[in-house]
Amino acid sequence: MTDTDATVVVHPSKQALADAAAARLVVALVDAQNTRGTAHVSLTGGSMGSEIVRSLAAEPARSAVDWGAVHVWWGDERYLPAGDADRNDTQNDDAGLAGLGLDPAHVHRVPGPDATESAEEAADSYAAALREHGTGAFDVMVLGVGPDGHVASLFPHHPAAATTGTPTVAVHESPKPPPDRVSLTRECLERSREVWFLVAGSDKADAVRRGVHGSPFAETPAAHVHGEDRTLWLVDADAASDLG
Ligand SMILES: O=C1O[C@H](COP(=O)(O)O)[C@@H](O)[C@H](O)[C@H]1O
Repeated sequence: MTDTDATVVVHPSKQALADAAAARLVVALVDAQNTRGTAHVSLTGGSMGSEIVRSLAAEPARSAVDWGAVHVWWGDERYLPAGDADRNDTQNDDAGLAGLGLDPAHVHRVPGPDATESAEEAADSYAAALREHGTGAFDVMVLGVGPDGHVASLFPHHPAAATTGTPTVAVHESPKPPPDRVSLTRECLERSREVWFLVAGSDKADAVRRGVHGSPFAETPAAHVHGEDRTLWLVDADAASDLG
């Protein structure tokens, strides 16, 4: 059993999923700005992370958002130098983030080894940036899920995944390269009004089943991250194929 109800929305294809999630994000950002003046969204890396940004950059309704008043964060980052092609933010930039009209001062990147001595220092620096903005006023937390059930850089059976009492954690010996990373902790991921898991592909079907129907935290961290108001699993038909 999951400890909080989640809603599953199945889309016919990966492209349909990315397009629908981008349209959903536009509405969420407009609603947040209408209520609070600003909007905070946390993006993700991996296979779907750039797909939603690519769809967002092509979404006609994007002009309804005041992009200068949107704050962008990342749920995790690979500890690599700024501009490295394997960084999540670089991949999002290349997918069209840079063309949305964001204020660069509102794009909160995790520093890499070109700016810090260690992943620990990068995690502390990112935590300080989060604290400046109230740590946990995310309107939408966009997350991918690995085939192993990892979310952000919280990997199954990895000691860093269980970190509490701090918004960020340095991750070493990640089972997925690169080995050094910085992640939001579970408690910080959950300081989000809405958590959206974006998952496509049959290789993720088992992880989606465990995430939606329940699995111990140590085995499937993604099953234990929930939004304060809503948790959505936005998946394609292949990723939904084990849901029954
Ligand atoms: O390494 C990462 O992996 C996950 C999932 O990526 P995927 O390619 O299996 O979809 C991603 O959400 C995370 O941000 C990233 O650092």
